[in-house]
Amino acid sequence: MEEKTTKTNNVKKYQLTGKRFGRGAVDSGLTHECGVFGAIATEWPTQIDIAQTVCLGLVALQHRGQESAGIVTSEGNCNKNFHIHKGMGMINNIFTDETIKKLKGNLGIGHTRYSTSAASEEVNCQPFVVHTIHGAIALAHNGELVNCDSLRNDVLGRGVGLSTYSDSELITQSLCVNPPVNEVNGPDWPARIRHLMKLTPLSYSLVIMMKDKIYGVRDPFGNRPLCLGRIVPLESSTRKANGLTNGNANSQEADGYVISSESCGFLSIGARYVREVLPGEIVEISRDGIRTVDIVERPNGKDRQAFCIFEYVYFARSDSIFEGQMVYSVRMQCGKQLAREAFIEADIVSSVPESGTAAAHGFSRESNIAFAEVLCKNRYVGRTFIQPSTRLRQLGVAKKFGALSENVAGKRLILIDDSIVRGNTIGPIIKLLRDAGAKEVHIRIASPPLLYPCYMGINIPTREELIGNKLNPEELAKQINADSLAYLSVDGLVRAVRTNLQTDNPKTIGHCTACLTGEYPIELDW
Ligand SMILES: O=P(O)(O)OC[C@H]1O[C@H](OP(=O)(O)OP(=O)(O)O)[C@H](O)[C@@H]1O
Ligand SMILES: NC(=O)CC[C@H](N)C(=O)O
Ligand code: SF4
Ligand SMILES: [Mg+2]
Repeated sequence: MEEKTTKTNNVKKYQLTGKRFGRGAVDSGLTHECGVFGAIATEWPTQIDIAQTVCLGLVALQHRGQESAGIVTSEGNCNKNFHIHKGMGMINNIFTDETIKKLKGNLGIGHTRYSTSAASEEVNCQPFVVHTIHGAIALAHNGELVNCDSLRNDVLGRGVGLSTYSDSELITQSLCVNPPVNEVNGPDWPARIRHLMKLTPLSYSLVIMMKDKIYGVRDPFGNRPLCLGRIVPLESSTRKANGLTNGNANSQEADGYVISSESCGFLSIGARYVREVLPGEIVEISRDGIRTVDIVERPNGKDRQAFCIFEYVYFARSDSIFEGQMVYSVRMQCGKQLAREAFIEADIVSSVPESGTAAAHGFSRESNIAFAEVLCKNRYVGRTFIQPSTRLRQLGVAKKFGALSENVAGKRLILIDDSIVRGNTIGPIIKLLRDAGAKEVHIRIASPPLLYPCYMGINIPTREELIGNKLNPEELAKQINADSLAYLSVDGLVRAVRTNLQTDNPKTIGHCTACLTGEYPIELDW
């Protein structure tokens, strides 16, 4: 596809990227995104093991990407002293005690990847590191650039060679070759970041490490999450645990600061949640603290943010906090809303573990039908699985789940899952439950049907592969042998997400629902 950015009636349209080089073969579900993490100590040399902290931070983000990972650290004094370790696979297999020991530093960033714009290969592992005349930079990215190809042509047109098809390498190089207006080639990195954000509005959450500081950047729509934390001094966290201090939540005491895609890992590394990075915000995190450098506006006068609603539905870990609310609580609200929209008489409410469970509890509370577990999940089988034949694929679900037959036999049950994508998971589960003696199985889905592709970092199958485009709820129920099937409405999902949302400016509240409605956050040229 020929890439260009067009302007009609002063509205800039972004020509979509035609080819995608990543995206492995997956048979069920949505494939995820990436996790970014950064940490910096306040006292140098630090007693905090920065590499270990980043590694634990990444382990907490493992659900966001399982293909490869990397950590880059800096001792803070010398540009040449970046220590790098990257590899393919899961974090615990890539980082051993020995590799962690070599990653000396007072600050560091890390990445765990699910590929979107370039193949799942070692060369595309992040963070990317480049050395410039203004020092080294390391960059980790969650998201996908909607106008990747036009930006690529721009960078290549300046005589810069790119070594991969990764949009994250492209961001890194684009920062290096695009000095801000009125500056020939200076070291003003915030101005370069601002400039990049004007060139590309979606989608990225970035952590960018320089010799002695880290920049956190969230795209102007806030499409992907990013938040900040404070590493609590060991003494006060121990004293608090022992009840010796009231642990003043407003205390600014910090042994360091962290930045992360999600807050779920903060407590386990001795950090406390501070706040989200705002849409369009550039934050500078140094040993002196966290400082807002700038907030870049959304293009074309758009007043609404476009935070990915599927972070709430499925991607994020339930103990993470977005927009002032815990993901688990939002999932419960979705279940409650679903009970209001699609109640049916039954003996028990249950869930497809793990991500359907919070919604099932919400459904149970709202409907006054008792919750009971009916499926036991094999924890050694991953979120998605690839099998070479249809028979093995179908058995894949059986491999992943077992039926708790004593809870199921003779019962009319309502089974909640968070989403249906290709429709491969739910049918075999119903068969499993019927084989275990279920009398009736009513499927309730805590999100609307997926109908459109995502261009912002999530691997949603093509329109033809999405079961929601092929079968209506009645037809799907018949195909999977359910007694009934109903989805949560788009309005119901949005209402559930916004029930307890906290904001200083209600006028800017907004969520991307493009894969459900076809309404993308910006004007796209197809
Ligand atoms: O309609 P399908 O294409 O089969 O996909 C839908 C399923 O995929 C996801 O689960 P997944 O197994 O990926 O992860 P989970 O164990 O975290 O729920 C999602 O929670 C649904 O259960
Ligand atoms: N899932 C993501 O956020 C991927 C980041 C980047 N587009 C890559 O492919 O590496
Ligand atoms: S299209 Fe769907 S998955 Fe993609 S960012 Fe929007 S809500 Fe999220
Ligand atoms: Mg699931």
